Amino acid sequence: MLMVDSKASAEGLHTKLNDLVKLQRCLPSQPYSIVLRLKLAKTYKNLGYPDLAIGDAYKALLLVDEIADEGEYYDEALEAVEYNFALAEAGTLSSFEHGTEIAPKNTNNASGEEEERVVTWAKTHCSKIAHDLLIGCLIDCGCFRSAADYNQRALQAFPKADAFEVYKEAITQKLRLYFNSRKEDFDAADMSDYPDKGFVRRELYSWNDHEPDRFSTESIQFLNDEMTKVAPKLEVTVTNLPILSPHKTITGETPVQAAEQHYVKQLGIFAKEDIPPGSIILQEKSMLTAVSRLHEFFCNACSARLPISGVAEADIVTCEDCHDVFFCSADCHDLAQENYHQILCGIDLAHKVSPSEVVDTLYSFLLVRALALSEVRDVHPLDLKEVHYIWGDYHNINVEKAWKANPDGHALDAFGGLPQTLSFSFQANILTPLRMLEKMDVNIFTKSQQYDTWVFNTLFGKFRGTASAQQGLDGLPEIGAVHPMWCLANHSCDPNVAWEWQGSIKFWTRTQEELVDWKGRDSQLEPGIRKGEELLSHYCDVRLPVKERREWAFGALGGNCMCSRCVWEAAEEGHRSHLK
Ligand SMILES: C[S@@+](CC[C@H](N)C(=O)[O-])C[C@H]1O[C@@H](n2cnc3c(N)ncnc32)[C@H](O)[C@@H]1O
Repeated sequence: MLMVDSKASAEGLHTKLNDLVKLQRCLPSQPYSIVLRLKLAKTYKNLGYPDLAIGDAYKALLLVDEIADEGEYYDEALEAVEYNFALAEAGTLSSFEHGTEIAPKNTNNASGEEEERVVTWAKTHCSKIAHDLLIGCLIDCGCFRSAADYNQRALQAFPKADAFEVYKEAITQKLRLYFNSRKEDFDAADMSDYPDKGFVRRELYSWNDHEPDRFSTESIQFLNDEMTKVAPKLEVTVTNLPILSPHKTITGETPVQAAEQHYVKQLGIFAKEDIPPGSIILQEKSMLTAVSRLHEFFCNACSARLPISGVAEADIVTCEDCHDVFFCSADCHDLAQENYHQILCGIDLAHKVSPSEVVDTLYSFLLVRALALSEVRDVHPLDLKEVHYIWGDYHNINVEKAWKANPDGHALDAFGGLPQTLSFSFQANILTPLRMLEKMDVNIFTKSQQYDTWVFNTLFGKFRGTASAQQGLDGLPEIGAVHPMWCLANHSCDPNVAWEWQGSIKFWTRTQEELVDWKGRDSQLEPGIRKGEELLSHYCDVRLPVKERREWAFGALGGNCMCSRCVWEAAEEGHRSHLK
């Protein structure tokens, strides 16, 4: 067995992380440098972040295209590459590669012949490295359709490069296994049938200095100021929640086992005073919404279905410039114009979405809305008040301890041995956000620190644990939203509140009739919420039996639900099956 020296491993990781940060710091001064992008991609890859590497390898290819096709940023990209080319010719590119050298402004314009040599260097040498990094990392991330597509292009452009033949073989092998496991014929499959998504590390990146201390007095104060606006009788408090088992042991544990749970510090919502049953206690409207299909039937701001009861069709407002989006009220119209629509006005988001892509598209559109909010308000997306305090359900693993590397310092696998729980696709995590930013006239190179792949991934981590979705008639999600206050409510399969989402989200305390009727329930418990008690919402259909409920809520909770009802019912079921 291969022995891994964990101390040396952690030191190697530390050095690589330092190199990464140095390279990231070069971005503001060298936003158009293809070599810097390639170096970043390589460093991310070596750190077990192939997903983040894809973002920079792709940007390197975009910059090569800028040069090859004399695009909008031709002059800037050429100037940057001329400097790198000169260093490469002088054999000193490696000093740049450590990120310590900042490219000086090149004041001497290259002659026509020199320019041609530089352009050829970018189109061949740089493009080949970018393709190599991009394809390898797409394979690591399970994006086989995109990998096969780029590999076909690379084979045409670089027919003598063995690397792309090796990739072709690797992609074919993986796809054969995939199609065989589904009892389908790979040779009969079209490229459009290839799987194109996988999972990557869901992490609070060590260089992310936007994440707040959610438990600090200032954070709790801010959240409570916001909470008071939508729910004056409620407050946000630090609480302990059980760490849930990630294994799907659906039935059989006893209450004793449940008591042996370990706990983790999190936030929750509590009553500031006694609240009788049937009282509306929270009403929240969010601008962080998305519609995946049929956008004309929903309010573009709050996503209420149009027309809604109480709103005459004549009261529906449209954007006076693009006439493409509709609002349920003048209030939603004004909020949209003030917060995000001015930058999205006239941009068509809608495209045909296949059923298998609906969920990812909804998350992508939420991301696009966050990017628009960020541009209009001129704040970093991770500092938006709607997302700043949301916990992204990052793994709680100490990366330095868990990092697994070979004696030569290279990660043991593509992800350094760390778990991968964040859904990733080239389309959703890279192409859609970058293309939408371009449509918003954002320079994706000079603003790449604000709109980097790790920022998108962090936002997705936050959305995937907290966004609510509503299904259309075909059972597929149609609209999605993040309500920053509502999403602080924890789950129970015996909830004390019910909720409804029609534009605004509305919570009310359950009446006796609305309480879930289950056999183990303490008959003394009255409906309503008493001062100091926690508000408990529900993330799944609480009418279902325990096994189905746990399966439904598994993703949102990050494990098997351990609420008192689940524990009691699971023990009952275990007991019953034991007697059979
Ligand atoms: C929508 S957030 C709820 C607010 C969250 N507690 C916070 O601190 O921001 C969902 C997350 O809360 C935690 N959670 C909610 N209900 C829970 C429960 N009944 N048991 C354990 N964890 C729970 C899980 O970690 C879940 O991923």
